[in-house]
Amino acid sequence: MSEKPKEKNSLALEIQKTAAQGSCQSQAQDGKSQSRLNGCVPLSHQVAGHKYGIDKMGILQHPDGTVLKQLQPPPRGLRELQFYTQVFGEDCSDPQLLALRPHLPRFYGTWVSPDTPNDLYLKLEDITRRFSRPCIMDIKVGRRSYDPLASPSKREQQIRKYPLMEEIGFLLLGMRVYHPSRDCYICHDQFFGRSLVKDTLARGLARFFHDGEKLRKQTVCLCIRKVRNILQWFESQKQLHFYASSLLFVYDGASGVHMATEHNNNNNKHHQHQQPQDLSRTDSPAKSSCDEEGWAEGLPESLQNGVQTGSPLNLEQSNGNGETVMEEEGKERDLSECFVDEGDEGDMEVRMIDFAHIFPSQTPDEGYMHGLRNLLSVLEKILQD
Ligand SMILES: Nc1ncnc2c1ncn2[C@@H]1O[C@H](COP(=O)(O)OP(=O)(O)OP(=O)(O)O)[C@@H](O)[C@H]1O
Ligand SMILES: O=P(O)(O)O[C@@H]1[C@H](O)[C@H](O)[C@@H](OP(=O)(O)O)[C@H](OP(=O)(O)O)[C@H]1O
Repeated sequence: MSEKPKEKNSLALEIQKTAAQGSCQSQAQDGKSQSRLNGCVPLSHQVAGHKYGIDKMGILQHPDGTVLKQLQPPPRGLRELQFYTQVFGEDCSDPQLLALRPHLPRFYGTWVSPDTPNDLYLKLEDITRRFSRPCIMDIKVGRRSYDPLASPSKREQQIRKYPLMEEIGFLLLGMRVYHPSRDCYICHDQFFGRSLVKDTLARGLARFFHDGEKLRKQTVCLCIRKVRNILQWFESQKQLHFYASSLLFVYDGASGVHMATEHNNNNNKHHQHQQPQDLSRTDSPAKSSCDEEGWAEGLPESLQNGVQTGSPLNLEQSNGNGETVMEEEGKERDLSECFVDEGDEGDMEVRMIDFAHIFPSQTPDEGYMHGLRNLLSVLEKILQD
């Protein structure tokens, strides 16, 4: 059975039409589409997934600061709704599900636009909301990005996208990183993620933690700590398997930087003239995302590779010593240099999102845990390099 939407979404069409009017009309059209959407706007800081104006559906931002994720066609949307309802239900007493809550965006029920009452949305906490210059990364986790009911063609499609998924257990879907010295965001899309192989994963992911001049080591440490907490939850449960689900990583790129402007990150508290450049073009790994020459100058040599040469980050042959992150799976390194104060915990968010392919089970989710352990190895490698 095909899971593809059969009809174009009307809100998406509205925005597509708006975009087609051209930039000189954009303000008036913005006003029109915003009132049509009851003040909701397409999520400005989305780094992956279905997007309004591009796909048939996408994610919106409500004026109250929550995000609205349109229910996908059955059975995906219903699965996701059921999952959130189960975990955040008032009557939920399952200790494992209660323990899962802090790792998810808070769920505020469903939302329906008065203009399109047939379209149902999940109303969710915006994980990026409290950050001034949110650096965001989406990583799909698990050895399989298709579920047990997927058709042969869906399986094939997913495997073809990233054949290394089975071995590596995760895939970078997109990121944007704030560079204070240039007051701009560097963005990488899913094609960058797909270009990464075992030997280049650490280098590729390190970009998320680099401020253009140095590695944000403390942020890497926090990230490791939070991913470990999620792994602990998975080690404690056998009732659910997660396919094609993601981890969303967010920290503040402005942290420790004097910002002359009011803190804001989204369309709703908009001070256009004060916003940094959001260079959110989709880029192949052959190009840097900042379009001006020499943007990578501040990066250490290990991070510049693959950017300056114009070649993808496929450096599999470059490491002749045979050491790969995969060999280190399972070992928990001593991160004594990785000191994280209790008070620093809030400086970063790592949350699980995208639950369209959740399945009941009676065994541990080995595929997801394999991905988390490898991800931890890569993060630890970033710290040590
Ligand atoms: N709760 C949230 N807070 C902030 N941003 C979010 C949230 N949920 C989703 N996003 C943004 O939207 C993107 C896509 O989210 P999600 O994976 O749920 O959508 P999707 O359309 O189901 O994706 P896919 O096409 O991969 O199935 C994320 O990468 C993130 O940038
Ligand atoms: O990354 P891309 O190239 O945009 O590809 C999409 C991605 O793999 C999504 O995870 C998938 O949704 P599911 O995980 O829910 O299957 C979607 O399937 P779809 O096209 O059937 O929506 C793909 O198109």
